[in-house]
Formats: sequence, C-alpha cells, structure tokens
Amino acid sequence: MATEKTKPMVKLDLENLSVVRVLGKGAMGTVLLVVDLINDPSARCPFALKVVEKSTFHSKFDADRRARWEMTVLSRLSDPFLPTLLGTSETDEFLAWAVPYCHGGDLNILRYRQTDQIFSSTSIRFYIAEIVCALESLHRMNIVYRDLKPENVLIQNSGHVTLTDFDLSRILKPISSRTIKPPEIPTPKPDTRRKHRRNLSRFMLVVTEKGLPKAKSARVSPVSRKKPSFSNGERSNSFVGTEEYVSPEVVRGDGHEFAVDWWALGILIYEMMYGETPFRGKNRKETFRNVVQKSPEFIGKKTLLTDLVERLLEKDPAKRLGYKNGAAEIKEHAFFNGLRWDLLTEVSRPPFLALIEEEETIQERIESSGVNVKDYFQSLRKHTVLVPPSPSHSTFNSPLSEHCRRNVSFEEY
Ligand SMILES: Nc1ncnc2c1ncn2[C@@H]1O[C@H](COP(=O)(O)OP(=O)(O)OP(=O)(O)O)[C@@H](O)[C@H]1O
Repeated sequence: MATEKTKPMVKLDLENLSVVRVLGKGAMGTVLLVVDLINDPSARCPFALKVVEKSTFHSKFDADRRARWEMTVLSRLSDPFLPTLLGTSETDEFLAWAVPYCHGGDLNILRYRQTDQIFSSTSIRFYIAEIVCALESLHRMNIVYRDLKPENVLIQNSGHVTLTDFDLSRILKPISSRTIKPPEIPTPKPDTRRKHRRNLSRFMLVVTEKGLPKAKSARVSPVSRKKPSFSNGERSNSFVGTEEYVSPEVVRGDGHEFAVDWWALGILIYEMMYGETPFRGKNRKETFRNVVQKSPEFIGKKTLLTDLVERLLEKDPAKRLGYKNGAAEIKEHAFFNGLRWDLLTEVSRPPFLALIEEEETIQERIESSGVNVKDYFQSLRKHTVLVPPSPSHSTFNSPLSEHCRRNVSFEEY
C-alpha cells in the first residue's frame, strides 16, 4: 500500500447533485444515482454516490473508521475490475463519495434472471476470471477484501464486473514476504477502449455441466466480533465476513490471510453453480460447524469446475489453491485452460449486457423528483419519500426477501 499513490480528490457539493433514484441501502449507507446538473446539464453522466450519515456513527459499530477506510481504499484503486473514485464530500452531516454507476445491478440480481437461477459454466468462467483479476489487484496492494459475495459484484455498463464495498477490507503484510512468485500472466490493461472487439466465445472454453438442480438463495450479512485492527500484522484475527462466506480459519479464530478471499471465491462459484451456498445450516452455529467440518457436495460427475471449487474450499488454508502463489495458481487451473487473461477486458460481448437508461428517462426522473442530496435526506427524516427506489430492487424484492436475509449486526459479536 505504501507504494500506491492516492489520487487527487474532486470535491463534490451535495447541494448541486440531483437525486435520480436510490440504488441500494446497505448496513453503512445509502447509494444514490445522482447527476451533477451544473457540470452536466444534459444528465449524460449519472454516477453512484454512497452517502453515510454521520448521525449513525454512534449507533453503528466502527462506522466512522470503516467509511473513511473505504474512501481511502477507493482512492488508491486502478484496475478495470475495481471502481474508480470520482469525487468525495464531507459536511457536518455526511460523508459521501462517488463511483461510476453500474447499470447491470449485482451478480445476485443477475442470478435470479437466469433460467433455474443458476449460471452456465461459460458465464461462470467469464465472471470468475474477472473477479480473480480484481482480487489479484487488491492482493498486490496487500489488501485482503474479506467481503466477496454476489451482492458485492456489480455489472458495469460494458457487462464486465467491478467489486464494491471495501469497508471490511484490510491491509496485511506483503505477500512477497512469503513464498509468492511474481505472476507470470500479464494482467489486463485498464484501457477498456478496444482495438479489436472480441466475442466472448473466442476466449472462453465451453465447459458443459449437466444435471444442476433448481436453486434457492441463501444470504446473510457481514458479521464481526472484534474491532478490526489496522496495524500491519501478517495475519488478521478480526472476525469478519458474511456467515456463509466465512472461511474455516476465521470460524476457528486462527487468524487469516489472503487465502480467505480464495475460500470465498469457492463459495461464490458454488452458489453460481447451484443457487445455494455449500455450508448453510439452520442457524449460524450449524453453518459454522459445516464450514469447519463438512465437505462440499457436488451433483453429477466431477468436472474441471467442481475440481476448482474443491481446491478453493480446502479447509486448511495452507493447502488451498492460491495460498502459495496467489492468483497465478488459480489462473493456471485447467478450468481456465485456453483463456486469454490479457484480453479479458477486450471481450465486447460479455454474457449479459445491462440495459442502459436513456438520458431522457433520467431527465424525466429528475424533473419529477427534483431534489438534491441534502433535501433527499431531510425529506427522509420527515418521512416524506421524494425519490423512487431502484427498479431492479423492487423487481427482485420478493425472491430475495422470501429466502431470508438474516441481518447480523457488528454489535452481536
Ligand atoms: N456503483 C454502483 N452502481 C450501481 N449500484 C450500486 C453501486 N454501488 C452500490 N450499488 C448498490 O447499492 C448497494 C449497497 O452498496 P454497498 O454494498 O456499497 O453499501 P454498504 O452500505 O456498504 O452495504 P453492506 O451492507 O453490504 O455493507 C449494492 O448492493 C448495490 O445494489
């Protein structure tokens, strides 16, 4: 992290930002779709603004530090599969920061749009390859992400992925201080303007999977029982993550390293394949017991994909794929044979493309609601709803809530 430079921040004026709609509400803040009508009167470049109300700092565990940490991480990112910080704002009432708007929603919403609510192997190969690159980039900065789950994988307008939500991430001692070799495979360049637009199928080896079951969702929220310490220790002992995505070493309290992200990647792939996570129990205790003791169950014949998942879901972190040699080890797995990692950003036809909202629609929304960010929060306090929620959220509300999202607050630990 010491070598990464913080980019100069653009200061945003919340009174100049018009709210188009609410994109999402998380444990920490509200994400709004906004337009800067002073600098962008035709509303061509809407962006996402995460707003954290300072009044919540006293009631939410560690919220002040986590919010500022997230801004710091964002200010240092430079990768095609990670967000760019567009600007920040701090007032007596709010901390806010802007990132590019991802039209495609998140991987969880996208999964519900699939037949049987599961992804094909080809789609999994594409999305997981990009997520591996994003994690590789974070690990190179000595940042362990610790919050990989479908809701935190957003789909950019181009159809490529971007990770979001860095408040649970932290710095660990450099990977180079262990046995990690420098990666042999070149990482994709941030420039997404393509010289040769390519078709996904030319880069993706099609791996067929049969007999996948119909899927149900299983999701929970981040949990933490200790205030994470941000000293440069080699291992973190804080208990952090999302129940079903938490690794055995975290459950056991052994401390953890970058390998927790590779464990979570295994869970994510499993959920994309089957529509449910492998270790979910009736309650947290049972889930954690399964995480530590149970082997993941697969349906049908062994495939390259199930082999990859098995190697990522290795209970002993030192034996887990990715432990010794980071992302390079995962990239070398046979499931990715034939994939041109260096041309991943060049893929012009990813599995799914987002529907881009017309400028006129955005203009209409602004005209009908016409509030700036400050007014929006003031109206909330007066219980007057002036701005509609995200259509993707309302559309997918029922299946998500139906399958129980048990919120576990930080204070519970
Ligand atoms: N750049 C973006 N473009 C579109 N939607 C976004 C963007 N960033 C966030 N969202 C939406 O807002 C939701 C909440 O964002 P985020 O996860 O950053 O908030 P949070 O308060 O940290 O949530 P959590 O409870 O997961 O910690 C996301 O799940 C996503 O649906």
